Amino acid sequence: MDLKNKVAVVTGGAQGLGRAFVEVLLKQGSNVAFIDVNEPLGKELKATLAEEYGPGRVEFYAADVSSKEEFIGAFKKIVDRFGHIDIMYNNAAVVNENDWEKTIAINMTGLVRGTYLALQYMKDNPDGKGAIINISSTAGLCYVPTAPIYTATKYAVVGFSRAIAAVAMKSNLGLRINTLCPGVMKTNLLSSSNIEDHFGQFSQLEELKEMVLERNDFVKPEDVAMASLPLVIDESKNGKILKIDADGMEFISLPEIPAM
Ligand SMILES: NC(=O)C1=CN([C@@H]2O[C@H](COP(=O)(O)OP(=O)(O)OC[C@H]3O[C@@H](n4cnc5c(N)ncnc54)[C@H](O)[C@@H]3O)[C@@H](O)[C@H]2O)C=CC1
Ligand SMILES: CCCCC/C=C\C=C\C(=O)C/C=C\C/C=C\CCCC(=O)O
Repeated sequence: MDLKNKVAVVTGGAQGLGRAFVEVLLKQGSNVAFIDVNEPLGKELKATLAEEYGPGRVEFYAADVSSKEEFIGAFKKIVDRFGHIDIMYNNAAVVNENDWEKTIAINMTGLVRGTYLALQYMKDNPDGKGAIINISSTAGLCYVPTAPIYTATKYAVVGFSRAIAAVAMKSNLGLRINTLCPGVMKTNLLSSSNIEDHFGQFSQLEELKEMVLERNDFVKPEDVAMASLPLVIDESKNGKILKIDADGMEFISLPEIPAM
């Protein structure tokens, strides 16, 4: 898929990795609609990017992906504005072990809804194409010892994305779903969250976070965003899991059901 003049949607696009996706897609010639619950930051970024890339190429929509009404409403506005959707990055997530139901609602339910909404609109695309990138983490292949719920949601992203990719292929939908598993990045998610909210009943293990920070084996959001592009462009890629961390990039193989 050529990225020029395509329409891309990014959730959690106001900062961190989401912002890097927004910027890399704009640089490649796509038009981008980003959704975020942080309205002031979203508006500020939209103004900055509209100045750099042109006012018609980027839009911001304030919405909480854990709210069915808000997420559907944002999608409708995006399709009204751009006509259709070619690319979807389901990126918004939080680490909150205290309010763990909210973590599941954002990281899992929000990602499932984002995937289903994108499929619903993409299946009517005249070129019959569409690419969805679901953001998991190396925590969705290993684990974050202090964050079992966050870890569970990131495993869920891997399993859901593999299964839905198989369904899309078997239904000859022409739509592709791949998973990206980044390693640790120095973003708001890692650095600035309230420690008790972040780790809930495991907050006494704060030193583990310090150990991760001291290891200094971070990957940059811009590099992760660049690395994600082949999953969109290369039409042979469906149901893949791409890990990118400080050691480099690797497609991960997980067991398959033999008869499938
Ligand atoms: N930072 C890290 O070390 C890693 C992050 N990831 C994943 O990368 C993705 C992005 O994370 P970061 O950029 O690090 O986080 P971040 O905290 O810097 O940015 C996340 C963005 O999502 C938005 N957001 C949060 N809840 C939302 C909701 N309910 N509705 C709409 N927007 C919402 C936030 O306002 C924020 O702008 C997440 O899926 C995360 O799990 C994966 C591996 C490592
Ligand atoms: C141990 C606490 C680290 C802080 C975790 C907070 C957010 C992490 C978000 C991620 O998606 C992290 C990605 C990868 C795993 C992080 C740490 C693993 C630590 C164990 C190890 O060394 O492998």
